[in-house]
Amino acid sequence: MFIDDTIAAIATAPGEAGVGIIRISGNDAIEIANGIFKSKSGKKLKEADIRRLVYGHIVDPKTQEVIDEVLVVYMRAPYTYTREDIVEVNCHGGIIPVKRILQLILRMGARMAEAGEFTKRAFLNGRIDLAQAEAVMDLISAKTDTGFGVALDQLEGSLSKEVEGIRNEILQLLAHIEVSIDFSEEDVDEVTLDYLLEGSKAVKEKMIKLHETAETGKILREGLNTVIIGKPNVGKSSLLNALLKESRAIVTEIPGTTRDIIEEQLNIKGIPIRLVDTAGIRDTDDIVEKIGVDKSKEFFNKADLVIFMLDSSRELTQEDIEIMEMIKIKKAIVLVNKTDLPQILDLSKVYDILGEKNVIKISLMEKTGLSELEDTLVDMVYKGDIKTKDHIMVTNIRHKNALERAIISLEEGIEAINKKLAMDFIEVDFKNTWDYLGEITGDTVGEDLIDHIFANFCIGK
Ligand SMILES: Nc1nc2c(c(=O)[nH]1)N(C=O)[C@@H](CNc1ccc(C(=O)N[C@@H](CCC(=O)O)C(=O)O)cc1)CN2
Ligand SMILES: Nc1nc2c(ncn2[C@@H]2O[C@H](COP(=O)(O)OP(=O)(O)OP(=O)(O)O)[C@@H](O)[C@H]2O)c(=O)[nH]1
Ligand SMILES: [K+]
Repeated sequence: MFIDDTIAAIATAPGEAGVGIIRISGNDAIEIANGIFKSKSGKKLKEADIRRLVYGHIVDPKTQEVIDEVLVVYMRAPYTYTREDIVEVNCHGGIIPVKRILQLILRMGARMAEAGEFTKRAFLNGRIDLAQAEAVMDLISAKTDTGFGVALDQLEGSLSKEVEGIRNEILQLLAHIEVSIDFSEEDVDEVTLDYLLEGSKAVKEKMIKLHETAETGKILREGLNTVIIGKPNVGKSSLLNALLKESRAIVTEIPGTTRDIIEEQLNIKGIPIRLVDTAGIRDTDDIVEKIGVDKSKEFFNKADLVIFMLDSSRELTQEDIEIMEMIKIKKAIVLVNKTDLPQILDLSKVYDILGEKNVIKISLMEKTGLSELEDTLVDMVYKGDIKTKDHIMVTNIRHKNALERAIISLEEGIEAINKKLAMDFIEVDFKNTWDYLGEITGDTVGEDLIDHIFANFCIGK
């Protein structure tokens, strides 16, 4: 793949801001920049200016009109983000200067960058691998410090190193297999088979360990989809408000959610949580019936966690029991609220149906039990596994799927060894394992998949 055109895009978020940045990358970056930039001294950007901010103005070469007062920086290939020549124009923030400067750059011969194209070039030019490139996107969309930390470690190569380590072990086993294919006419000796078996089991262990991080990883990357459910008046809105107050970083309601369903983003001890209040479901009195039908069901089904609220100052109703039957198969926390009031609720029935689930008593009025709720959430996400704090973890579903296919192939290889099948058969399974792992780092993926991955990036990245 040979890249010969020069791309440009606005790198900063649109809107009023202190500074806006337009990035140009490619062979013509410096020529294009020199066509529109007038430094104070009148000199063109040159080698001595590399990686230094140079003061001047962007001037339309046709009309000599001054577009903005700027600082520009020239970074020379290959020591740049894309490994190509890059010029960045730092203009005043706000939509007018950035747009006009970009238009001028495009008029000078640059092409508008596609979504993620700068990072795609960094990947295609070999500065980072695919998992690292994907981590760039996760950095931008991270909602909590923990999520950001995991993505940053992934950008620095934590996952890639682990995967490459595993791949190298597979490669060693493959080398052994190939040697025995070349040298033995008859049956392979037991020593070789034992060696392969032991090696494969050890490497499979590693892969399974890595795979076990995927559930937590997905939550840190995408957030824990949580639904609060309970009869009217049990205290759902009060819970939402209490958690919002506790939450360190409150992210505003995300666009695209329907008006009648309240979705809030919370940060509970570093875990990003997407909390859906079943507000929209309570148009009718019968929550169970409502959930049976519309999009609330969708929310309910895709929830990673259900928080079921009960009012302990009232008796259990048929509706509560129906809700409990529904959440039996889900990961759920039972919140028994209003413990400050005279206790009427017969909890034994709750334990009968949901005995194995976490039951937490709280009073939102008196603000008791909230920290137990938070601790329970954290425990459920980390499953007591401190190792995930090393941040060597799988956060991306694409990586998880590839890892799963790799594990299956390896298991097939192990089975083939146990059955003492011909080495050629065993070799195929190990080769597949190696290939599937390579999909994570992008070593063994096709152009279509690469295009697809970067198409989901944002413009300017
Ligand atoms: N102005 C600006 N700020 C930015 C970026 C950018 O592109 N422009 N970045 C973009 O998202 C991030 C920084 N990431 C970067 C990653 C690599 C290189 C780079 O030039 N790497 C070279 C040389 C490294 C070195 O000097 O040692 C290399 O790896 O060869 C630059 C920025 C965040 N801040
Ligand atoms: N005594 C007491 N009252 C509470 C407690 N938590 C909530 N309430 C009260 O219970 C009432 C209902 O609380 P909400 O948070 O609106 O309940 P909800 O489940 O969202 O109600 P709907 O909007 O009808 O679904 C309010 O008057 C709250 O002040 C509690 O722990 N103790
Ligand atoms: K309410």
